[in-house]
Amino acid sequence: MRRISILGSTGSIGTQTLDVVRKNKKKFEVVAISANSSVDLLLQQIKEFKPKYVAVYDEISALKLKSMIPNDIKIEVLSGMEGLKAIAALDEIDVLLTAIVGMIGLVPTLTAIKNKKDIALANKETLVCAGDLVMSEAKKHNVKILPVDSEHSAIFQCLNGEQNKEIETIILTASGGPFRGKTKQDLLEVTKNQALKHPNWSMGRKISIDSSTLMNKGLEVIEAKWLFGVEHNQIDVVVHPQSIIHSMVQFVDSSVMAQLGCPDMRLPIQYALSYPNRTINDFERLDLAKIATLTFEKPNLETFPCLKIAYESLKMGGTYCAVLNSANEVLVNEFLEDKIGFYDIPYYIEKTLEAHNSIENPSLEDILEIDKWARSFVKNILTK
Ligand SMILES: NC(=O)C1=CN([C@@H]2O[C@H](COP(=O)(O)OP(=O)(O)OC[C@H]3O[C@@H](n4cnc5c(N)ncnc54)[C@H](OP(=O)(O)O)[C@@H]3O)[C@@H](O)[C@H]2O)C=CC1
Ligand SMILES: CC(=O)[C@@H](O)[C@H](O)COP(=O)(O)O
Ligand SMILES: [Mn+2]
Repeated sequence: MRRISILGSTGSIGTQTLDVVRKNKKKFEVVAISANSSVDLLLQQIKEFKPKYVAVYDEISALKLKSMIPNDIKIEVLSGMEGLKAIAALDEIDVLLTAIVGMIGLVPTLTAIKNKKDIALANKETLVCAGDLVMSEAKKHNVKILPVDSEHSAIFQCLNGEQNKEIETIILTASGGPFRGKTKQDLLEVTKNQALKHPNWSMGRKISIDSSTLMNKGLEVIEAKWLFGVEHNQIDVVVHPQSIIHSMVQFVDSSVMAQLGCPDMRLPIQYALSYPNRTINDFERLDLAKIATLTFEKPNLETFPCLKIAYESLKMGGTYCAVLNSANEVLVNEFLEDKIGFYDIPYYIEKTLEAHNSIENPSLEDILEIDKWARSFVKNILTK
């Protein structure tokens, strides 16, 4: 039995994680759940999964949830960052599944690692802003970081225990997003509703916008560097619109391994929770004859400058990736609130990176400070 705590149980990954648990009650037990403010859904999840703890980041929502829980349900309601940290460090859990969105997941993830909990990691922003720190803490505490992101789960499965030194290139596949094949001119006036329409995956709003700008792939390049210990020039991106090959690894002897499957996040979630074993399931099986054609093309960096900016940030090192991530989080939010245009996202990210004084080997405190700086820098230039 794997005992799980979930950061972000009400989101796209969180609810799919609960579906995996629902289908495998003998293998998985949910001990704690959490969200920012979705109390109605949390209450439903409490009634179905009977966790011992719930953490609600927003204090008012936590009070609201407390008042909604029937007297016959015994559960501890926690709140704020302390609540998230508490459910990440529980004695009663084996693994923390991080399905929270944004770099707010960093501190609870580090707390879990320090308490020797394995991490099933969907929250890529954590590695983008503090990959070095997170991976070295995981090594120090002998903790596994099990990728949930579909591409990284694919690479992890392709590696199957092979040493990093045997990797020549990691080939990350990208769907190309809703604007594949468009020019910059075509996208100048694009709206958030158009950007939110991902061709293959149903995901949360932030990652959907990231997929539309190809920043998601940029964040995934950085995530791959830290998870698999490779250099930036060992990671390639290829656009594969069908999202059937989830990623590939080319080894030093030119052999290429790929992992394929129908686009369904429950598979990488289940794999991370079952590792090193596999769990039988009823998920849709791949019908290659029906799919018939798998295609590949180069990403267009003129139409999608975010991917190029992410590579450059990774190459520059220091704290540039943390700044890239924080600026992107603010700008995606502004775009979702109709306050800025599609190309303002890369434009203001570049302005923020240009103004940044990078720090080598940053501590957690440095990263949190830089996050604050980047957010206020972007907000200031937007109000000018
Ligand atoms: N969706 C997908 O298919 C994939 C997602 N990922 C990654 O997984 C992560 C989650 O994505 P996704 O599930 O799509 O996102 P969603 O927006 O659907 O869900 C986000 C979850 O995080 C919670 N949350 C947000 N802010 C806070 C906070 N301050 N404190 C506590 N909880 C908070 C939300 O709670 P509330 O409901 O209250 O707002 C919600 O439960 C992201 O990092 C994303 O990049 C990676 C690969 C695929
Ligand atoms: C399902 C998943 O892992 C997402 O990160 C997905 O990869 C988004 O698709 P693209 O970024 O390739 O459009
Ligand atoms: Mn992905």
